[in-house]
Amino acid sequence: MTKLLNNPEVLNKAKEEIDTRIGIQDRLVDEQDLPKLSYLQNIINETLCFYPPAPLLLPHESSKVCTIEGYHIPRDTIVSTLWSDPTSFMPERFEKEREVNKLIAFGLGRKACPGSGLAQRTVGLTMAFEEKLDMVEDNGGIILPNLIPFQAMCKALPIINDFHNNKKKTIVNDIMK
Ligand code: HEM
Repeated sequence: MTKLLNNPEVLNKAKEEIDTRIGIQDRLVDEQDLPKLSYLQNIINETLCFYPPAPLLLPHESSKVCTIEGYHIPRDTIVSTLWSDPTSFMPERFEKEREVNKLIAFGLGRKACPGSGLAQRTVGLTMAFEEKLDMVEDNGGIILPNLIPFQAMCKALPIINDFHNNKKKTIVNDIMK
């Protein structure tokens, strides 16, 4: 969410994708829609690159002093040359074929995260819903926190309000029966 708010062009592109491919004004996004939202998936992948569950993966450090593309790298430095322009938030990088294979946020091989499918769908649905959320970043746990904790208020789409009102009506009707 921090990355989306700081990169409004990415946020707008994601909204546009949901509007054109799903037509969210009429109904809620559901799990079957997620494969159609490739840009949203790229945003999730890009976010996992920026904020990986670092303590879970083994760090790789330079074993001796070296020079990479003109930069002096001291010994014991964590170096990654996997991504081009690594400090820019660019979900578009995952549009390149096989780029997603470089993502190791869920680990690799036999010990890789068995919950990755569930996690990706849950994050995708949460982001696509645009629920009314009052969000404050929790700096506990094992994620990489922002230097300044993130706070934001998301505005719900009219369809979300209609959905809740209808749900409330159904519950009241059920109680009255
Ligand atoms: C964005 C969310 C998640 C991320 C980034 C993540 C990441 C990881 C990573 C990096 C590992 C270690 C892989 C390795 O040792 O190489 C792992 C292991 C594991 N994860 Fe996840 N995970 C997520 C969500 C979940 C969910 C939702 C579940 C369960 C429903 C889950 C269940 C597990 C289990 C059981 C292991 C241990 C696997 C083993 O040791 O054999 N994870 N996860």
